[in-house]
Amino acid sequence: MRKSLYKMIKLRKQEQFNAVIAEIKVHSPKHGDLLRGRSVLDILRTYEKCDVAGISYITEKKHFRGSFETFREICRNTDLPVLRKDFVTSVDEVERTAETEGSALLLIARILGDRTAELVDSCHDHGVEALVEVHSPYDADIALETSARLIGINNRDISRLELDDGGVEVTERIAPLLKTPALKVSESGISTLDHLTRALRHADAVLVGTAFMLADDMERRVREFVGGGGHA
Ligand SMILES: O=C(O)c1ccccc1NCC(=O)[C@H](O)[C@H](O)COP(=O)(O)O
Repeated sequence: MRKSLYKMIKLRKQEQFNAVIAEIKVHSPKHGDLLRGRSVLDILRTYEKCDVAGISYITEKKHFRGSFETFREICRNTDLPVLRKDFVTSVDEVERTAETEGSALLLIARILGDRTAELVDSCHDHGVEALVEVHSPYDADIALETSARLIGINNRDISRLELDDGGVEVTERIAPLLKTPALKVSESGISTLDHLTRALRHADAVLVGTAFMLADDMERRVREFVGGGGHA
């Protein structure tokens, strides 16, 4: 049974955890190798221990050294919802994702434009949640025209391949335009607890990769971001 990222974000919030989607990020254009001798499953197990709401993995090969097979392996090895991030432009890629146990698929409004709604509907027809990603007011208008229940706000300009600075100013600017019951996810460039606090003033969840992958003590850092939860 495919796990729902939407439901896990809601559940984590009800439990008074911060809803954190933790990315297993193997490589970045800015920092290079991020695994640093660890296995993908090592990272997955650490994230699982920290009560994250879900897992993100980039399958894009050229800039992020991702692989679809690794995505499939992650999905097979966790009960958490897994989001596939890539530059998806076709129904074929939706179908390919649906054949795995992956839960959600990134659809980038800036790339898809007026085809965004069509691919969102295709995701839903195949039992996959769509996370429509925006970076501008124009993108936000596109996202609002779709049936997506998850909208990601990318704090970085993806065309700059992470050479822009981090921070959450884009979330602070764009989130108020998204007048919708869809859940909002602040993505990218979140590296401090101040970024986290500011992002969660406007979003329901955050998506974090680099800050966790580069942490000296990953488990400690992830737990700081997830927070104490409602448990004693
Ligand atoms: O965000 C995108 O649109 C995207 C699409 C395809 C490959 C990579 C993409 N962006 C990079 C990421 O997804 C980030 O790794 C992720 O948002 C985490 O960001 P950070 O915490 O700054 O590593």
